[in-house]
Amino acid sequence: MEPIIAPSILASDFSRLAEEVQAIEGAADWAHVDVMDNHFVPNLTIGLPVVQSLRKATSIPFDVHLMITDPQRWAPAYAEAGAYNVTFHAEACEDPVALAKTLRAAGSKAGLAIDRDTPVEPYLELLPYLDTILIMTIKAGFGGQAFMPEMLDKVRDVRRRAQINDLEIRIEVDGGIAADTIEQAAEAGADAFVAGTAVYGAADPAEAIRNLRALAAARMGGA
Ligand SMILES: O=C(CO)[C@@H](O)[C@H](O)COP(=O)(O)O
Repeated sequence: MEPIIAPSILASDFSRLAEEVQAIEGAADWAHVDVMDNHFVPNLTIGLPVVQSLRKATSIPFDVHLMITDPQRWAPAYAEAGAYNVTFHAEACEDPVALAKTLRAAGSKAGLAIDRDTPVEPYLELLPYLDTILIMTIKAGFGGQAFMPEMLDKVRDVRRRAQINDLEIRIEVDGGIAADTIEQAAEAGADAFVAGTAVYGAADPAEAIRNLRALAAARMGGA
């Protein structure tokens, strides 16, 4: 499996959002879109109208990460807006399987996010219903935080279960992913990598993406 590199537009210049997303087209696999509601997390970013507008400005697949309460109410609209993958938080959702089915019926992939303080074990049995599982390697809410290597045990647990049950699922890591952390995440079993600061804070975002991809690819499969 090839690595997926998904730059988080949270670290981009919001006054030039369309150009910032277009700048990673061709180099990145997905654009990671962080939706925060100042309720599930103490930060407020962008919502559905922005995603709908942005969808018209680029062809890159959108990897929408909903850090919101009540994802049952809002998530399907992101799928209908053309998101490739819609990820909602385990901590915010009463029936993840039902929402995953709804998202797939609405035309997107379905992802489940596990925040820093949430164990992954109770969710391993849900893997067959998911296309992606996003393991937070920080506490959700803000970019630019330090990577937490202790979160990689969750990645190892998911990778093990996916291998045992022969499941096709992308294991995504998010938070502090950069040239000095991506290799350990790849070795643990991650195969999709969200990087905000490391891409948009770089002088050449496309080159930063190529570097991250090469580092991850060299270590994937080593779990
Ligand atoms: O979901 C989040 C923050 O909650 C992330 O997507 C961050 O945006 C990643 O930023 P960096 O840690 O890569 O700067």
